[in-house]
Order: sequence, then C-alpha cells, then structure tokens
Amino acid sequence: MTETFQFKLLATDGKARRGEVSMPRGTIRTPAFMPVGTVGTVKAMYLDQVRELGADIILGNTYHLMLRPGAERVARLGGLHNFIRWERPILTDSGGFQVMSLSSLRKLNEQGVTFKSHVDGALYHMSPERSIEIQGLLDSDIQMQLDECVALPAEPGEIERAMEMSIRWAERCKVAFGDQPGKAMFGIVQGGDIPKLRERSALALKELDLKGYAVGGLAVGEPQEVMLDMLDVTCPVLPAEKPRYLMGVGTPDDILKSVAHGIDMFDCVMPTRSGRHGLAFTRYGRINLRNARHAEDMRPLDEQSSCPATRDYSRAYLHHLIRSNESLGGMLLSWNNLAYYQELMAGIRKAIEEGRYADFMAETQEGWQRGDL
Ligand SMILES: CNc1nc2cc3c(=O)[nH]c(N)nc3c(CC[C@H]3O[C@@H](OC)[C@H](OC)[C@@H]3OC)c2[nH]1
Repeated sequence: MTETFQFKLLATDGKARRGEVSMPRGTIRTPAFMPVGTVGTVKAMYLDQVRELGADIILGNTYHLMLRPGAERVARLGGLHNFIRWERPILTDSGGFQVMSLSSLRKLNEQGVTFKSHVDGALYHMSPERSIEIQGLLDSDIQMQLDECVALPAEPGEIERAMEMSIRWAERCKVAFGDQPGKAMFGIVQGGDIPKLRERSALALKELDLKGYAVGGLAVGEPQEVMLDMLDVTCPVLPAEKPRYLMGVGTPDDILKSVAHGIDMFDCVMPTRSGRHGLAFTRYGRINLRNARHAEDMRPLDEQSSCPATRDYSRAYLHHLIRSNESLGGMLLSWNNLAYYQELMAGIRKAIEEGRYADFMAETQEGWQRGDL
C-alpha cells in the first residue's frame, strides 16, 4: 500500500505484462480481473467470498448508484466502501456507457448527457464535471472519465465525432478531478474499429499524462479479431509505465489473448451474470447446467478445485437448482465462475513471471477442448 497511486512493471513476456498497482486502500496484482459490483454488490456473492477468491479490487456502477440510493446519500452514509463493507480499492465507471444502454436517452451534446432514469423516469443531466463529482461522492479510488462509447458498426464520421468529444471530456474530467494523490482518474481511448482514430485518441490522452488508460468502445459486439487488432494499434501508443484497462472484457479466451496484447486490467459481468443463468466456467470449458444430460451426473464440476461450489456439489444438484430457479443455483455458479476467473488470472500472472506465457495460453486453451463435459 502507498500514499499515492503507483504502477510497477514486475515482469514482461512478449507483450504480456506482470505488474502491480499500489494505492492507499490496497495493492492490485495485474493482470487483474475486477468483479462487477453493479448496485453496490457483486450479485449473489458475499464480498468476503469475493476477496477469498483473490479479487484485489471490485467495480461500482456510477449510473445505478446515482439513481439509487443517490450519490449524495452514499456520501452522507460514509462513502461506498463503508456502505458495502469493502475496504479495498473500488473502480467506478463514469456512467456514460450505462446511460446509452439503459436509460431513455434524451440528448447528448458538448455539455454532457441528459437522460431519464430507468428507475423512476426522473430527468438527469450528467456532465464530465458531474460524473467526476459523483465518483468523488462515492469515494471511488479509480474514476473513469465521462466518454461517449459508440456501438459498432458505426459511420466513421460518427466514430470520429464521439472520439474527439471524448478527448475534450477527458480534459474537463482531469480539471474536475484535480490533484488527489491516493486516487486516479483514467482516460478512455475511443475510435471504434478505425486504426488512425484509435491512434489519435491514444496520443491525445497520453498528452494529458493521466494515471491510467482504459481501452473503451470495444466488447460492443465486434468480432474478437477486430478487438485484438484495435489493441495492436492502441497499446503501443499508450505509455508502457501506466496501467491499461480493457473495459467490459471478457470471456476467458478474450482475457488470455488480450493479456498477450498488453492489457493489465479487465472487468466483465460474464462470470456472475451467466452463472445466474446456469453457465459454469471450468478448466474443461463451459458447462451449461440447464442441460438435461446433467440430471443424474454425480460428479462435481471439478474435484481438484479448492472452491467448495466447484468441488463439493454434484452437477445433478446444480442442474436441479437451476431448473428450479432456486437462488442457491445462481449463488453456487457465481462462486464457481469467479473462482475460475481468479484462478485463471493467478495462472496468467505466474506464467508471465516464469516467462512461459505462450505455453500457458496453449495449455489452457487445449484444456477447454478436452471437454470433460
Ligand atoms: C461489455 N462491454 C463493454 N464495453 C464497454 C466500453 C465502455 C466504454 O467505452 N466506456 C465506458 N465508460 N464504459 C464502457 C463499458 C462499461 C463498463 C462498465 O459496465 C458495467 O458492467 C455492466 C460495469 O459497471 C460497474 C463496468 O464498469 C467499468 C463497456 N462494457
């Protein structure tokens, strides 16, 4: 732990990086997977379980929390860490992405976004300054700039307009954030699937000398190879001594490959959301517990796992719980999936330290084909 925000590169293997982010609230081992805590909870999990699985940081969601219970209320209650009882770092998104995807968007212009709450229809205006203010009220440790993420496919002119405005919004967020040594504000690279726009965005944000950089505008439905191509264009432009965060990514395969392209931090609802719907991630690949073929399968998901949800419960029972729509089904599969994701990240970090990341990647992908399904 340190008084200021610091990132250290500990080892590299090709473009893969093993690092460490140190902040007053704790240290984040990278490459890191950050469980998504949307409305102040990692759904269906206790946060001490989340910690026990190896998570060094979780996400909070500005959009949801500003609507309910409200940013000023969370501040009056002592900030998000005290509210949800998680003392380690929290990263919050700026809310822009959720406004586009969840609210009935009223208008977006240079000033910011005006939208109606999907909770009660109330009207909100979110400017870059207000987004940083909200994240400050939540006492967030890593705050994201307000940006405009354009869904792909999109017209090049549209992608360029949104990317240019996001750079201007990054400048305004940097001013609004000011100087908070123990916290960080990350810029978000935009530019869609257009290499020269990606380069321009990354260069402009690098000029702002921010503490970290996210690669945004991806994992919005584009093919994996387009996402990886954009990383090839973006990562070399970003400063090597700052952390790189690929937003909304992804499947275990996405993560393996994105680490090989130079990414340090990840977030995705996949392990928790799909767990609630019966999908288990294992080292053998994915297992859909809704499928009738598991109805009398006495085996656990993986008897070699240290996670009780993975080691101690039969597939038959998990199948039964999911089919019966019992809460315990989603709880056990969320537990299994987050355990698998954190085990994958630990394996990735170790493989980079030992200079055998390419082998680790191949072995892991091969395991998914072995299909002990
Ligand atoms: C799924 N694919 C995906 N591509 C994304 C791209 C962007 C982007 O360009 N800009 C911003 N600002 N956010 C993005 C996001 C949302 C991440 C948040 O979404 C929330 O998860 C649902 C979570 O909030 C706790 C997380 O917080 C950082 C993306 N998600």
